[in-house]
Amino acid sequence: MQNDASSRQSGTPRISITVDDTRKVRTLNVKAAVDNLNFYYGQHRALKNLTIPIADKQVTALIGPSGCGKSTFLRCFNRMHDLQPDTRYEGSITLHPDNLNLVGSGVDPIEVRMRIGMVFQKPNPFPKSIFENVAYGLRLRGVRNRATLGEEVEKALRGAALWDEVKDRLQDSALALSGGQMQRLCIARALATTPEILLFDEPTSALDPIATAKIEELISTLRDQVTVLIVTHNMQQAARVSDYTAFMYLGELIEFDEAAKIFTNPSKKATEDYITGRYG
Ligand SMILES: Nc1ncnc2c1ncn2[C@@H]1O[C@H](COP(=O)(O)OP(=O)(O)OP(=O)(O)O)[C@@H](O)[C@H]1O
Repeated sequence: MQNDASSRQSGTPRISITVDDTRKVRTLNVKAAVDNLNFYYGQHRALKNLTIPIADKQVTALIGPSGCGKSTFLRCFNRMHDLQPDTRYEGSITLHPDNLNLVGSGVDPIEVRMRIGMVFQKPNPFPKSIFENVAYGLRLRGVRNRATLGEEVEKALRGAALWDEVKDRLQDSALALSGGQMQRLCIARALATTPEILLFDEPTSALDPIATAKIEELISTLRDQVTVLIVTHNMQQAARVSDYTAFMYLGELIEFDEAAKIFTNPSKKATEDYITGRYG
């Protein structure tokens, strides 16, 4: 990969990536530019000089063997690591168009979490009603008007492809939903506050194949409204849902490219070995 000059005409920089000389240069609209990112748990350097453009309103998948740093990388975007003592970021993740360095020392992690949503491996709805789960973030932001809350909750539930299944029981406990429905509720909860980036950390690993297919379909449609970053161990899933894929190994970025290229003709042998199941 080679990052060329970026222009700031529209506020969102465009970066050209060239993978090899035989291929056309493609231009990405960059939502977040990761530049020389290092991350330390105490003395342990878990991420090493990562430089990756995260394309606006596209799905980027992070793949690589266990322990390579995928979750650590994802958690930098919403400053989850700040909850753990003795951790440290170096480098930058610049959020566009307003050039905010998400890992900058002067940046409030709470503000970052307002702008970058996250969906975890295991669905974790609050022990509240379906409605209140989705309304939660809106209330935190000061939305009090009942009609507005109702409209926004419906919009988020529709956006998460859950509305038709729950519209007649919005006051029921979220804990009574199936695992797949709970996960879509968590996606609705994240969408309600219109995040700029939505992070998914192995969102289907606790789900059955039917629920998994629904979430994958949903992630594919989400790119119309939000930039998506997903960690997955499932190569078929990464190939199905992502536009761009980054392969990591031992905290380093080995290869980044369009998903179609990574899964059909990767440039690095290590990538090929991993996606064909030869290790990991
Ligand atoms: N909370 C933590 N404290 C200290 N070290 C950690 C912590 N979380 C992860 N690590 C270490 O950082 C490295 C990267 O771990 P990480 O969980 O990011 O990898 P991963 O690629 O997401 O793995 P997996 O696919 O198994 O979830 C590993 O060496 C791991 O032991």
